[in-house]
Parts: sequence; structure tokens; C-alpha cells
Amino acid sequence: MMMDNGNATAGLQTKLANDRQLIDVAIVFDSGYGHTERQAAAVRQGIEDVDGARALLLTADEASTRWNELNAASAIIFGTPTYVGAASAAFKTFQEASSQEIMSKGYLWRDKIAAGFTNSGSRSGDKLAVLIQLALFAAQHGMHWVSLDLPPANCSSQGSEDDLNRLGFWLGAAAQSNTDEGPQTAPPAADLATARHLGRRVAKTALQFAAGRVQARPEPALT
Ligand SMILES: Cc1cc2nc3c(=O)[nH]c(=O)nc-3n(C[C@H](O)[C@H](O)[C@H](O)COP(=O)(O)O)c2cc1C
Repeated sequence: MMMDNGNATAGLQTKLANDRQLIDVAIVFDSGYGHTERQAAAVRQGIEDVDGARALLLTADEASTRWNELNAASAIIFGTPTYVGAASAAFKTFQEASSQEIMSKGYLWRDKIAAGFTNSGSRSGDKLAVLIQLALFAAQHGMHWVSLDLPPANCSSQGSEDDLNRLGFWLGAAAQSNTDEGPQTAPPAADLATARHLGRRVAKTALQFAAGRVQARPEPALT
């Protein structure tokens, strides 16, 4: 016989309350000269804007020695500078290491949330190629890719350099750092705000997935 409705609802609420722990959203990034590091810090702020989410910020080098923490995270956001139209060598080293450490051990990141960001010297600079590479990387791990979800700016006479998503990307967050400026002043505030938006969006999505998984879990057998 089925449990009566009142008891079933109370049971589900207790389960949801018990499961409402902090979720971890990791950021794995590389930065040769500090510009992408500023973008990563803005993504972190976005995660921390969301109640119930906690950020774990790791360089690609650190990440390669902290697989267990990444395995425990609900989401991983990947970030790299664009170097010669691709991810940096240090970030690529991390990606290749994940094949042995994560894929070969049973696709341990399957069904985690993923997203990405990149920064480069030129406005385009072939950053899209890097975001595509990051999305493919996530797909190879069986992760769920989260897009930027901001309308592209600067496509009309009303556009400005202060607009969110001023560079007009959809797949992830993009930033542009003048090559004659240090990371104190580049990338500009609009690109950091765009990165912060991505962090918030990923944290909210990860929380929605966590809640959905609790709802979807089969009811325990009645005794
Ligand atoms: C080896 C190398 C390759 C680069 N290739 C590109 C490129 O393909 N497109 C671009 O727009 N900028 C390119 N840049 C510029 C960097 O993307 C830019 O300086 C960026 O802000 C560096 O970020 P970081 O300080 O986090 O390392 C390159 C820089 C280096 C050192």
C-alpha cells in the first residue's frame, strides 16, 4: 500500500532539508601573467554571491594534485588564457592528466556541471576556439555544459564598453586584456562583471541540479 500523502510530503521535505548542504563549485584556471587570474577571481565572486554555494579556486598545477576535491565538487569551471588560439600549455597538461586520473578511473566527473572562460590580448583573438575546446573537454568527461546566457553587447549604436558581455560570446565568459597593461588594470570591469555573472549562473544551476536529484531519487521502500 502507498504511504498517505501527508507522510510522503513530510518525508520529502525532511530529505530535502537534510540534503541542503553547501555545494562546491571548483574553478580550475591557468594564468601566465595574472590577467586570467583576475577573471578567475571574478568568477569566484559570482559563486560566492549565491547562498548555498562555496567556491574552490585552484590553478591548473594545483588541480593536478587535488583530484579528490574536484571529484567532490558539484561543478567545475575551466579557465585559461588564449595562447596561439588554444588553451595554454599548463592548462593542457591538466586536461591530459584528467584522462588518466578521471576518465580511466570510471568517468568520475560524469553529470557534473561545467562551464568555461578565457581571456586574450585581442578582442576576438580566436577565443571562441578555446571555449569550444573547453566545451568538448567537458563533453568528453560526460559533464553538462552551462552557457553564458547574456545577450551579446556592442551590436548596435547603443552599445558601450561598459556593457556585460561587451565582446559578444555565448558559450562562456570572454575577457580582453590590452597587452601593454598589467593585471591591475586589465581585463576591464565589464569583462570581470561578465565573469562574475558566469560564476553566479553556474552556482545557481548546480543548486538546481542538486535539488532535482533529491526530488528524482526513488522513495525508500515502505516497511
Ligand atoms: C604565447 C602566447 C600566445 C598568445 N596568443 C594569443 C592569441 O592567440 N590571441 C590573442 O588574442 N592573444 C594572445 N596572446 C595574448 C594573451 O592572451 C594575453 O596577453 C592574455 O591577457 C594573457 O593572459 P595571462 O596574463 O593570464 O597569461 C598570447 C600570449 C602569449 C604569451
